Amino acid sequence: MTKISTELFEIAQPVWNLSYQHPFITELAAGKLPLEKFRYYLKQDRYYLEQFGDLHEKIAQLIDNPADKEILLVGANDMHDGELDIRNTMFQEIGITADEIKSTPIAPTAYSYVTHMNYELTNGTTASAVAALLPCYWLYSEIGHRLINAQSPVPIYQEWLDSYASTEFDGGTNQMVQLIDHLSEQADSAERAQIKDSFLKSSNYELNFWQMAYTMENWAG
Ligand SMILES: Cc1ncc(C[n+]2csc(CCO)c2C)c(N)n1
Repeated sequence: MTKISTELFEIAQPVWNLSYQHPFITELAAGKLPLEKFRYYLKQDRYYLEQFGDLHEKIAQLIDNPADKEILLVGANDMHDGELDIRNTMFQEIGITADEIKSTPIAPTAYSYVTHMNYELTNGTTASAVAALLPCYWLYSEIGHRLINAQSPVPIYQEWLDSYASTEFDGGTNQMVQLIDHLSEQADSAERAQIKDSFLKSSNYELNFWQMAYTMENWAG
């Protein structure tokens, strides 16, 4: 049977292409993205990253195989020491304070994306829960590679781009890809469909996340 990661990569291409072309990304690379949209993104992303790290730990508890479990636990750790550390530096650079983070409501799309990941954790299978996490790694890795020579004229935008084009980051993505293949080895066709659905939903939420930041989305009331 075809590896599930091969199928996931294929089915995601149309929606991933929309992310590559999204004005949030193209303007960020060109240095034309208004800083207030980037600030908005960072604040919403902080909430997402915290939840994302916790989800690794919760999914790890469902896994018996020590090597597979370890991938998720290392992922959770790297997130806390890596991604969130970089963010703390960025917050200082552009003056996002702890108070500002605390008083920022979670926007609808960030909320829906995290809700989807939690839904897969409680109602799906271990593999479909991991599939919900995977586009985060894989799409950002693809974006990083596409923009490796971009050299955004805005230093903080370049800093953001650099963090996703590193070989270290590729290692984490590859591990997660291997994990989903391993967890899906015994999956029947119904479970494979569920995994694809979970992965595609997260891929759509990744696209919506750029749009959320670009339009500075808010609740109506
Ligand atoms: C909405 C959203 N999606 C993906 C990432 C990227 N990302 C977040 S955690 C992680 C794993 C390794 O650090 C990666 C790649 C993001 N920042 N925000």
